[in-house]
Amino acid sequence: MTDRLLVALAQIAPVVGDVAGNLAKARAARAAAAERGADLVLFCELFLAGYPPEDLVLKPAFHAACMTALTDLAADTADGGPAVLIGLPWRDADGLHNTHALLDAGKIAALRHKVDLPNYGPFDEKRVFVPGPLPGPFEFRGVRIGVPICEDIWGPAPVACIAETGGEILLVPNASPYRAGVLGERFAVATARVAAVGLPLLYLNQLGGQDELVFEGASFALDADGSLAVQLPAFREALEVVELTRRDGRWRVTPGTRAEVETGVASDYAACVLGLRDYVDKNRFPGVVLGLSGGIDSALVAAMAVDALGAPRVHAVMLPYRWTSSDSLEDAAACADALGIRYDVVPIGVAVDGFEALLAPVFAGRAADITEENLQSRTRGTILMAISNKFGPMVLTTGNKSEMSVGYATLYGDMNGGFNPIKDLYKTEVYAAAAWRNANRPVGSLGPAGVVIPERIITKAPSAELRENQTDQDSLPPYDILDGVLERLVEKEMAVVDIVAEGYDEALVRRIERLLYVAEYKRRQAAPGVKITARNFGRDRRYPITNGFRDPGRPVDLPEVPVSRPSSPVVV
Ligand SMILES: Nc1ncnc2c1ncn2[C@@H]1O[C@H](COP(=O)(O)OP(=O)(O)OC[C@H]2O[C@@H]([n+]3cccc(C(=O)O)c3)[C@H](O)[C@@H]2O)[C@@H](O)[C@H]1O
Ligand SMILES: Nc1ncnc2c1ncn2[C@@H]1O[C@H](COP(=O)(O)OP(=O)(O)OP(=O)(O)O)[C@@H](O)[C@H]1O
Ligand SMILES: NC(=O)CC[C@H](N)C(=O)O
Repeated sequence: MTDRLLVALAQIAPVVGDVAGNLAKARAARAAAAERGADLVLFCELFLAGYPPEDLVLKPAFHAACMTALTDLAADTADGGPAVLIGLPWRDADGLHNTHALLDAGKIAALRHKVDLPNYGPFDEKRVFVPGPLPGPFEFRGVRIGVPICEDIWGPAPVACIAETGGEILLVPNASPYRAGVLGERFAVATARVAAVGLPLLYLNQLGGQDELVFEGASFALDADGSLAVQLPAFREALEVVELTRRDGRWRVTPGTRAEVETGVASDYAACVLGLRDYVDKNRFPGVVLGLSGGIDSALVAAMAVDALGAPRVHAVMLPYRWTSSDSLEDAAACADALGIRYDVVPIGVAVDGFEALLAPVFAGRAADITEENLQSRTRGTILMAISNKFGPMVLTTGNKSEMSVGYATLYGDMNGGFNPIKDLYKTEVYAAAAWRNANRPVGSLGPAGVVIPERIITKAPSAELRENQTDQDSLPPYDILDGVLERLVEKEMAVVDIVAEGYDEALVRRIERLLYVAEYKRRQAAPGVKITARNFGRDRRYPITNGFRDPGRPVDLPEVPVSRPSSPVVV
């Protein structure tokens, strides 16, 4: 029996589906942990598969690959080095489990299945996994270790069961995606569990972007008294060996590293950058290309792309038409210059005028309208896709959440593209992020310090420049008002009557509600983008496209529902 245990928290990034690559990363982390004398290395939830593996886990060949990797890794542990606690899908007579396996002395020494399968927000675990029984601890080198898996600590039962059955230490593997404010939520649930059972808790989170999700790491260790003993960084890989010692029969965590973790705008910005970098790199693109208009959205996206990938992998193209102002041309060039990226100017007049000439006989007798505006946007989209096809970079889209909410974007035009780092940032948050980036160079950034988004881009009135003297506010309310209403409709699902009671104009709220519902078809065809809020367009907010509902806009009393009751008791 030992009185000292060194547990390595391997906050590293798996790639969903790349079982061989994940196995190689696990081996490298174990070797590094061995050098630092660790007894045990903890990997995050479903590490060998990557999280979330979605329906991949239902594929027998994929499951077999995970099992082979597990047995190979188990064989490694015969070398007398650290044991391994690692996640994978595991099939037994009940079905497929979300499992963590203890590998020690060359063998699979213990298994723990996840009990509480999350099925809300971006999670769909009940679709592919069956729950395990309430877990007890397993014994490792004379210590009884409990392994509740991620959602298992968000309710009291699994941890209570571990404590009642003699658990002494909680090791919690997670795949908890980023959303604003999540750090506080995680601390609250983890400290509540520690307060209830008085056991130390080591919380290990996944790192990296996976499609729309970003896992920011920010793993930590709580001592048995609930105090924060160790904090790993967010948005970066880390391998931290945490010391636990037994004193007076009780396990305590030795205070260690206390990394500073980004909050507020800094953490939203870092999530956008990590999500973009991993999407581009994991899908093996050489770089990205985007239309740089001289406006704030594309300037911010360009800055994020340079921070994520480095200037040589970012290509900006200014695509002016007759409505493009000289300010826009100057601002786009200045932004590209500040970021140090390749910048081309490709005037689109010949193409747009060509389309208009082609269509003139068909459109005869019709006045110019939004059709001609959309032709400009679609011409730009076509040119960017051509550059993507010719040289290989992926096209970035630049629509913010305010625009995506109300459908202020052109299908097959500025919506063309593969990924959108600012999809879940409202326009007011785009301004905040741009100002923040000009004053801060993010940790780990591959971009320059200093002002990268010229001040005039932030201060001028936003305009799509699709007709003479156009501004966004010709079609939309001021963004602070639009975002206020959207936050209430989208994030809080508030009733129109309650939004109006907070001082918003009823006709405006109804108009925004209508635009929001009607634009669902566009959002379903939009590029994926980084999830920042608890309610992104994608997995979190799933609305029908065909939708006849409109909020009546007045208080609704739930009607009395007549319930027929059996006249005499039912005997079963
Ligand atoms: N439910 C539904 N299911 C499937 N398709 C549906 C549909 N409802 C309409 N449609 C189709 O959608 C098409 C209309 O959509 P679309 O062609 O995109 O055009 P539309 O939404 O009418 O216009 C584009 C809007 O985006 C604004 N814009 C454009 C470019 C840039 C920016 C910017 O600031 O970044 C803003 C522009 O000012 C305008 O308000 C039509 O073909 C229609 O048939
Ligand atoms: N003149 C242009 N040159 C290059 N790209 C453009 C141009 N105009 C529009 N785009 C592309 O289409 C996107 C939508 O642009 P638009 O200017 O119409 O509205 P926006 O949402 O205000 O964006 P931004 O703030 O970047 O201007 C831009 O972000 C940009 O990627
Ligand atoms: N993978 C999971 O079980 C995640 C669910 C959890 N509540 C979280 O976001 O942290």
